Amino acid sequence: MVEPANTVGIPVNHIPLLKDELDIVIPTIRNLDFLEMWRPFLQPYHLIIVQDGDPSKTIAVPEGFDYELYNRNDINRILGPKASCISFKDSACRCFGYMVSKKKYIFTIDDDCFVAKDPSGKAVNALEQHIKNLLCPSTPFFFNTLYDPYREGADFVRGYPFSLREGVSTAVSHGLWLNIPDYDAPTQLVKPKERNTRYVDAVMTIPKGTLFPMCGMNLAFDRELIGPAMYFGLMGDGQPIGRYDDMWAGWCIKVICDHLGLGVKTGLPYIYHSKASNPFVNLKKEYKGIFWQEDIIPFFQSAKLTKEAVTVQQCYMELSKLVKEKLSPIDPYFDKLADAMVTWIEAWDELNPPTKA
Ligand SMILES: O=c1ccn([C@@H]2O[C@H](COP(=O)(O)OP(=O)(O)O[C@H]3O[C@@H](CO)[C@H](O)[C@H]3O)[C@@H](O)[C@H]2O)c(=O)[nH]1
Ligand SMILES: [Mn+2]
Repeated sequence: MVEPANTVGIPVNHIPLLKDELDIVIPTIRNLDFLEMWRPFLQPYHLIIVQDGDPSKTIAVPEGFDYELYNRNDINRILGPKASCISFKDSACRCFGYMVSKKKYIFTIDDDCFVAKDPSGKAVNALEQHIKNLLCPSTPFFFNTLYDPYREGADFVRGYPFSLREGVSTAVSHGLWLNIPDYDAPTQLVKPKERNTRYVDAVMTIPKGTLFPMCGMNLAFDRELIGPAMYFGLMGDGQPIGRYDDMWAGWCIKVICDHLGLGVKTGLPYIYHSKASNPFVNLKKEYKGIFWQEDIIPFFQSAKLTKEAVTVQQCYMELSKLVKEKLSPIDPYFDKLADAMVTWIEAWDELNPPTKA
């Protein structure tokens, strides 16, 4: 049985790494009491709260947190017609927070994710671990069997090419979850009582050429390296699919990171995921995705970007063209999604004009 950590009495972090270079993005439909538990680790940082659902509802934020909050009216006001690319009534709306941020790094977390305990019983400062992951190089070109070679007490093993030991910049840090694992609806239905109690003390680079199922509930990334590709797609209200927001983004960013020679890591940190969403509701959202992904995955596995694509935006626009060409025959949804990918980049560039050299 795993339990969340008790953070009462832990002093607020007085040396918050990257304090002025990192935003925390939270998609929410409820009051953010969960932040009370995170206060020691997160209070020094700026929050971007993306309020989904009814914009007239007031979201209560605990005292002492510095935040900006955007509801649907704000998204429509800021993006105008381009707001059509931001999902409504789905956690995918969180990507609006990535777009409006002006910081180099993003940490995004769900409001039912709490502080986990490591095997020694110590409260896990998930943000600190994500920052370590992002500031350390990745090794996508050759797998180190002793996992993260840059970690205290580890190194590259015998036979690891010295020409590759410098590693590459890390774009994404994908954290995991104790208690409620991020299972799809069929698995949730078959194993309703299964809880993840296994804390694996490892961080790994996902090898080049390998896709992975990116979960958005405990995720950090370098916004300057990969931000424009972190679009969470068209999900939720009015869409034929849900709960594939983070998966879609994960497949896109991995193809682009592989193309640009950037790293993606998974493993530590863990959070404690407290609430299982309704498996029947999830099944309704997911079922087309479960069917379509048997074609989507081979598409991403074979997606080739040209050597002319040297920026994330250029890569993403090429990917959008490939989606339109190769996935639209599956369902007209992908035609709409391909267009929304273009709208997202246009909106991103509008809000984040390239700085004058
Ligand atoms: O309509 C909505 C519903 C929820 N949210 C906010 O999004 C996150 C996640 O919500 P929740 O914890 O209820 O759902 P999960 O199934 O556990 O979510 C995970 O599964 C994937 C869904 O795509 C994703 O990887 C995780 O988010 C909470 O903060 C809700 O408040 C919302 O904004 N809009
Ligand atoms: Mn959840």
